[in-house]
Amino acid sequence: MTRDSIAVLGAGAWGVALANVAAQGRERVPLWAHEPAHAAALARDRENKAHLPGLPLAQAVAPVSDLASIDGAEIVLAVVPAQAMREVARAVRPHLAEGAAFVICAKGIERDRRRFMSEVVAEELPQARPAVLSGPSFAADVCRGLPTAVTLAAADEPLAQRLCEALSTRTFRLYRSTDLLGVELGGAAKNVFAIAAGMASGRRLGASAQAALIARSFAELTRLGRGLGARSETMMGLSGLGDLVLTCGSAQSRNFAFGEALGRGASAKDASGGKLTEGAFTAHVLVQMARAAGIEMPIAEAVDAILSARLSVDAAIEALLMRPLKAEG
Ligand SMILES: NC(=O)C1=CN([C@@H]2O[C@H](COP(=O)(O)OP(=O)(O)OC[C@H]3O[C@@H](n4cnc5c(N)ncnc54)[C@H](O)[C@@H]3O)[C@@H](O)[C@H]2O)C=CC1
Ligand SMILES: O=C(CO)COP(=O)(O)O
Repeated sequence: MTRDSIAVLGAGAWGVALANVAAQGRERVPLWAHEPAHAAALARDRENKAHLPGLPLAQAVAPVSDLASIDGAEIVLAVVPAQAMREVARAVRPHLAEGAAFVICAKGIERDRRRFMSEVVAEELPQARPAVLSGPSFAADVCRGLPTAVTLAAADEPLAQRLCEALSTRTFRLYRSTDLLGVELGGAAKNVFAIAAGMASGRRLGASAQAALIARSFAELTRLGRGLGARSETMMGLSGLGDLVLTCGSAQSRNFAFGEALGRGASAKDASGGKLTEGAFTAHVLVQMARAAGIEMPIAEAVDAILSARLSVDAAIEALLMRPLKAEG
């Protein structure tokens, strides 16, 4: 049986990890980098020295910088930063085959137009069949072949199943879902909550506070999910609770590490250390969406207020502690 052809857009840490997964059982997997120099360096070094040092590209992975290289791909994995998704989708439009699956692997919400990634893709790529891949998965773990499980959502269940089969390996397991919105919401929101968890760690608030933050973040996520029409099983699954626990509990997470640096007193400008911290772009739009839906998200609000310099970390912690006592839920 011939396997679906796969191309990957975005040659950062996650793009490389997913290209390596896709390379298993395939002869060639184009990996598109938007800068020709980056594609050339990947082809020369056979690794992404900046983001995944010491973790080689699989043999079948072919770094490219022209989008024509993805012509004819049956499955395209979109692994660029969320704020670049529209620009990339637009550029891909002439190259994407009718009916090709376009799998969103970025975790974020478009800041300027307040759109979920699936909405961006629906607007820019009418010929695509959109899907979302999200869940607890550090690129380095996946590259090392450590066991990982994520969710793959597509509105059309047979498509979701086909994508799970096309991408699963012995150590990378995919569970299917038809709740696209729920899956992308979990991935986007957990980055914001991970910043809060990192701040608590940076301020040395203790393990009890850390656990309370994760539980209350989950309450915010499920409230928003319910309000926007996501399924509760999705919130409790890999792309919701699973990714929240991973990202809020590990300094391996860039969002957590960013929050930790803020908690220790670094400025928002310096705290990321030049790394991609999707939560910093998503915090404000997430809060706007929640407000528009009449949903309270005090932890996300606090992160947004700190990032937009309306509150200090200490003032935000104080405000969270002083909230009126209420029923759990
Ligand atoms: N690193 C990880 O473990 C995971 C990352 N993700 C998500 O994957 C997405 C990408 O993250 P990473 O690969 O980790 O980031 P990264 O920082 O390692 O790489 C991002 C890549 O995007 C490229 N890029 C930047 N601006 C671009 C533009 N305008 N057009 C096209 N490409 C552009 C950069 O050159 C870089 O190669 C994010 O949304 C992230 O949340 C999801 C799961 C795991
Ligand atoms: O999405 C991730 C793990 O599931 C990666 O998290 P960070 O972007 O915070 O590193």
